[in-house]
Amino acid sequence: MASHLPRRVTGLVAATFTPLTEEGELNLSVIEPYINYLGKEQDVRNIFVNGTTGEGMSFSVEERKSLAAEWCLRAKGKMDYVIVHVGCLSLKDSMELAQHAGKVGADGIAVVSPSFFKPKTADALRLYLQKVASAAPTLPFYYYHIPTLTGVNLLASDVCKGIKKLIPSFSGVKFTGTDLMDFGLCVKYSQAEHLLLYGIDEQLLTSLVLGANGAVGSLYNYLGRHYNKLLVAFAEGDLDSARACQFNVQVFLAFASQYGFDVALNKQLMSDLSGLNLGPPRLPVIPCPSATVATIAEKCRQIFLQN
Ligand SMILES: CC(=O)N[C@@H]([C@@H](O)[C@H](O)[C@H](O)CO)[C@@H](O)CC(=O)C(=O)O
Repeated sequence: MASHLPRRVTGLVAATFTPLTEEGELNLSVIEPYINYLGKEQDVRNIFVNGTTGEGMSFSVEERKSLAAEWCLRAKGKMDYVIVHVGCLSLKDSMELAQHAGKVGADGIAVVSPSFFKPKTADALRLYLQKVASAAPTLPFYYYHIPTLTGVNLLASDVCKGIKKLIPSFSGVKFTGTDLMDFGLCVKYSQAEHLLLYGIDEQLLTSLVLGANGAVGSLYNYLGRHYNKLLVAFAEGDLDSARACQFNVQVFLAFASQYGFDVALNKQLMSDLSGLNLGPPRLPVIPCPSATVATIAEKCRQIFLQN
């Protein structure tokens, strides 16, 4: 039987922001220029949509479908890989979104654990993930581990145990956690069968040492070129340069954190730095004062335009 291996995503994956109008409605017209910006200005060719950065959980199923369809349509021929996040509190909603993602041409889907009624065991979470994956059985499936936001503190390495038998389309983990022992075990047990995409941008270098295959994050929206230098330096064994790149991000985030760096500030920063009008965040997230955004954007330019 001819084997049909799905394409693999590697390198940087921008976790996209969701463009909104000033009234808080979807602004789909920004998606095409956004994709052009990522490719041309940041040299980033993979996207992760409707995730944390994209405030996916704050949108209705219909809105998420419109977003997924538009991102996939506009990404055609311009992006190498589109992962659509389809996690919801309702299993049925997630299944509907998974099926829809397949229809509109996503390259993969990712799912967070439900976070109101939480799975108590890795078994329970695996069964949940299996159900969602079964709605789009041919689409590469990624488990999205983000314990600080879901409050689900199951080890990703436990969730991944035996998962391929349950979910034949299982392709990897998007690991947004600081437990590097858990991350290391995910890498070890995957035996290079599935991918480990790391999600804490300020610690990317550490994850590369442990074997990360790629990175999904918000900072790759506006610091893609900088992070590409880090990836190249690491691949060439130039650890001094790779560290210098990572330290610059840490200095920048330490500065931004004093002002309460969150998805609102991050989104507004992206608008300032890219010239795209991404609009406000959706409630309950509150916009950040524009003077604060300008201060942080200025710091960002100072650090990264000089290095
Ligand atoms: C909690 C959170 O938003 N984490 C971001 C990071 O990119 C984060 O913004 C960055 O590391 C700065 O702290 C990503 O992991 C989230 C992400 O990939 C997503 O949008 O789903």
